Amino acid sequence: MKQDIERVLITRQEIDQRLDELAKQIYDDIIADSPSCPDNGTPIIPDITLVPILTGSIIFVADLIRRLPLKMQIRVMSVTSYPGTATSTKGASVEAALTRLPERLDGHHVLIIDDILDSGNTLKLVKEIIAKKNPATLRSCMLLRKQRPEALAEACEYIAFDIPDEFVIGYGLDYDDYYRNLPEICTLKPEVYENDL
Ligand SMILES: O=P(O)(O)OC[C@H]1O[C@H](OP(=O)(O)OP(=O)(O)O)[C@H](O)[C@@H]1O
Ligand SMILES: Nc1nc2[nH]cnc2c(=O)[nH]1
Repeated sequence: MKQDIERVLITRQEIDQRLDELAKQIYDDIIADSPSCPDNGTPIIPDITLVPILTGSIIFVADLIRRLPLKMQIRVMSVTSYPGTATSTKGASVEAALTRLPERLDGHHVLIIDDILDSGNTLKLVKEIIAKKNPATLRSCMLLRKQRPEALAEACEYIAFDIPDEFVIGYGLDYDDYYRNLPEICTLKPEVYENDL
């Protein structure tokens, strides 16, 4: 596996440090939004629902939720736009069989979690679907955002890292479903995917 890596963009240490900051920011915003108990002034935390997008978000969400000491539900969605060896979007579509969204989300504070914001198709589709379920608030949190106009144009409240417009793997991100278990975020050697283009 290591021989396929071109270079490491973000190290495990950098991810850990940034996740500490990001989780604190998310937690502080949720507390700031919460009404206070009239008796003792402590915040009354409303219903929090996290929506991780399968499969790429699995490592990120596992690390992030353990930094968020909040009562929360986790409702996964499965969306595919880069099937197999694709390195450009083929259009986002929901896999209903692997999606666990409730009928309604009235009163819930929803946070969408994904690994990368690239063309923006996935986030746009997920937001549209969740918005129809009437959540109290709807926010998004991405591990990575590519520096390209389509990604920058899609509103997203929390971004861990902005990265160059290159195909990346590791820490949940795949090429042909491989490399998700790499602990760092890396680029692939062009010869690995050149034959599939
Ligand atoms: O902004 P976009 O261009 O829509 O790209 C972002 C999406 O692409 C990847 O999903 P993919 O379809 O590869 O599925 P996976 O998570 O199962 O790898 C990634 O996990 C994001 O969900
Ligand atoms: N693995 C991977 N999936 C993506 N989906 C959208 N962009 C990317 C990317 O750069 N790498």
